[in-house]
Amino acid sequence: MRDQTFSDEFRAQFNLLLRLRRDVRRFRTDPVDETVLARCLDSFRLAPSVGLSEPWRVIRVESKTARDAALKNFQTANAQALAGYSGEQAQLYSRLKLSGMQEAPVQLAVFCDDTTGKGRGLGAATMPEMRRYSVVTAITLFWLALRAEGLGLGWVSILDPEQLARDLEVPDDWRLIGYFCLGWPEEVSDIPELERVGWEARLPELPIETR
Ligand SMILES: Cc1cc2c(cc1C)N(C[C@H](O)[C@H](O)[C@H](O)COP(=O)(O)O)c1[nH]c(=O)[nH]c(=O)c1N2
Repeated sequence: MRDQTFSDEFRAQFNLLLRLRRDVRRFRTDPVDETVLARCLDSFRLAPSVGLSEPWRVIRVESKTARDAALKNFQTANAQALAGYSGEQAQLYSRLKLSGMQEAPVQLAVFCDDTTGKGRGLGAATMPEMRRYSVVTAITLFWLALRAEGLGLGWVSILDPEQLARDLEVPDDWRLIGYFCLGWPEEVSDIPELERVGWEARLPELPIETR
């Protein structure tokens, strides 16, 4: 018997949510209501985590000093990344917008506490990276929760993670998982921006192998 908790209509809506979740780099500057943000952040508490370790650590990046440091970090890393391409690829790369850090009203740096005692090591003894994967699962839920509210999230990884950890003065055992820009998206699309600008395309179907 099928679980009746969710309706066909909900399933259709959920599918639409998955299709319309985008990585957003173009934000409007109007503020995000704190109640809505808090509701979305609750998805961290609902996320799966290895051994129930809940290793996510969230820093809200608000001060001008902290934001300037993060932006400078991105600009330096992005210039280095550009230098790694040549010819047409370099030209295309230089035109990409790869962060909304100059506009996004809310910005979060999310870390993993690699040494948390919570969860008592269950599931992470042979694969300690599971703690970091747990943080990624929470971010995925957060991404969907934001989108369901009409908000967008942009993941920024073009950064020197150690420099950012120093600038934000976080404990030594925290590893950066990502820097996140949040806000109201300028546009809605079912096609990734990198696909629209010709950088890369989604595969038409999931390749699955059988053993
Ligand atoms: C771990 C990780 C890290 C990054 C990203 C994603 C993920 C999962 N993405 C976004 C990425 O480009 C995007 O997800 C794909 O292009 C697919 O687009 P949609 O997310 O479907 O819109 C991303 N985008 C960007 O402009 N700058 C960045 O630094 C990053 N970093």
